[in-house]
Amino acid sequence: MPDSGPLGSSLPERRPTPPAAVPDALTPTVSDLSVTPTALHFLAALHPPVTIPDPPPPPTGASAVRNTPDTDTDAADSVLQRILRGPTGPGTASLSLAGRHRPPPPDPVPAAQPAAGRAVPGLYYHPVPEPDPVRVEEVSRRIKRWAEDEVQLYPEEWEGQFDGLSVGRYMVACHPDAPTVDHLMLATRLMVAENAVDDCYCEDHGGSPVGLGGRLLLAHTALDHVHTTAEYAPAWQESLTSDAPRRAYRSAMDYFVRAATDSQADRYRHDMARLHMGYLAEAAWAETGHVPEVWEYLAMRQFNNFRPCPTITDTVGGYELPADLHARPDMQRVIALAGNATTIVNDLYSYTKELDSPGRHLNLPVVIAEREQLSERDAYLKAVEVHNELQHAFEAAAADLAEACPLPTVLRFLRGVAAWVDGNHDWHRTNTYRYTLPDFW
Ligand SMILES: CC(C)=CCC/C(C)=C(\C)COP(=O)(O)OP(=O)(O)O
Ligand SMILES: [Mg+2]
Repeated sequence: MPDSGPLGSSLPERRPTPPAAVPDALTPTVSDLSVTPTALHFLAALHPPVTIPDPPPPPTGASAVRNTPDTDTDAADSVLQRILRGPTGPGTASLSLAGRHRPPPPDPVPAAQPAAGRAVPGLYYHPVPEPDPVRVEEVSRRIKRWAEDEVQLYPEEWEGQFDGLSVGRYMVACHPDAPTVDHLMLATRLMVAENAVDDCYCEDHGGSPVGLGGRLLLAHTALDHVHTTAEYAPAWQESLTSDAPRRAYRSAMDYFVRAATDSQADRYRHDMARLHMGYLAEAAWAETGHVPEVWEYLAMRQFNNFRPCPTITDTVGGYELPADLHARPDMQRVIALAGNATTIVNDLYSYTKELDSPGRHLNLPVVIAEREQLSERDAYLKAVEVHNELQHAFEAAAADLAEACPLPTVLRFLRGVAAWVDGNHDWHRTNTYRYTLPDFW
């Protein structure tokens, strides 16, 4: 077996053969695999310049750690530049893309009034434009109606926490290419349902590791239906209305299935099975008080992960990444790295919230501190570095794939995943209702 390197196999076991282009509703059919101007627009538009004023300076000793919003772009730029340059070596001069189709520089996005919230110092991330306030308001209005009237999600006293999720802002920031608010609602309902299951089954709204497997499996049947005998089917049907997490999963999935293709719905089911497996590993360790090694924690967190959210970017965008392209090992690597970077962002922003919660809540800084005998501060700073390496690896893998398979649908999907990663960071940064940074700088 060849050495797979520190971030897992960067080369697929077999060299993927780019499948024939499959047309979708929004992109033209392409009959060859040459890099198109679309590819160049993908690269140019991946992170349009956004001006966000610097946050107030940290109170003390910050000189050693700098914020790196889009300034630490050397690694990503070199990869992107490599694609723009095209092949090098004897006889390849005419293949260079940089001279032929230099993309116009994207218009700078004017900064709207920036929302409050400071980024983790030293974190490598890309700022996003302020999400469209009209869309945010409409999604927020509709999701509350759905939560209260269609699925009876929460008792009155939890309304403040529901509002504090700011899920409208979250989903508008993560899906800038959604054609309509109806499309955004597909992602928003699923996000709320996923949070309901996590809160009510796993965490602090009545959740517990004890008995979690049974609860999760039965909730999973709202996504992946039971096919059983006439005698037992009604009881299963009835069970889907019996608690808020199941009502939410069932309704959100019904809407999603109506909008998605069969393979998109199946992709989502698979990603949710992965998520539930991750919840179970976390719960098993919590039950026995086991603190995993750092690599084991990262493996668990690859499953207990935001992955099901960016992977619906095509459904929310109103197009389909065909199953064969989604299944390519290099696409799977991009998706895994994106999910891992976004999830470690959560570990960093939710660190103090989780320290304050009852019992020991595992997150990357906590596991590094315990397993590598570091102070809380040094462990946290190391976790920032782990995140940054994952984020750079995601960007490099996405750029490699864009070069290897520059089909319009692939490029749009990659752009959608990258937008989700950036929007997710922005939501964590600005959600000061849920998250507060530790006092390490
Ligand atoms: C939205 C979704 C698919 C969530 C699944 C996994 C999950 C709950 C996270 C990645 C967030 O982690 P965590 O449970 O630590 O959330 P908070 O820190 O409590 O916000
Ligand atoms: Mg967390």
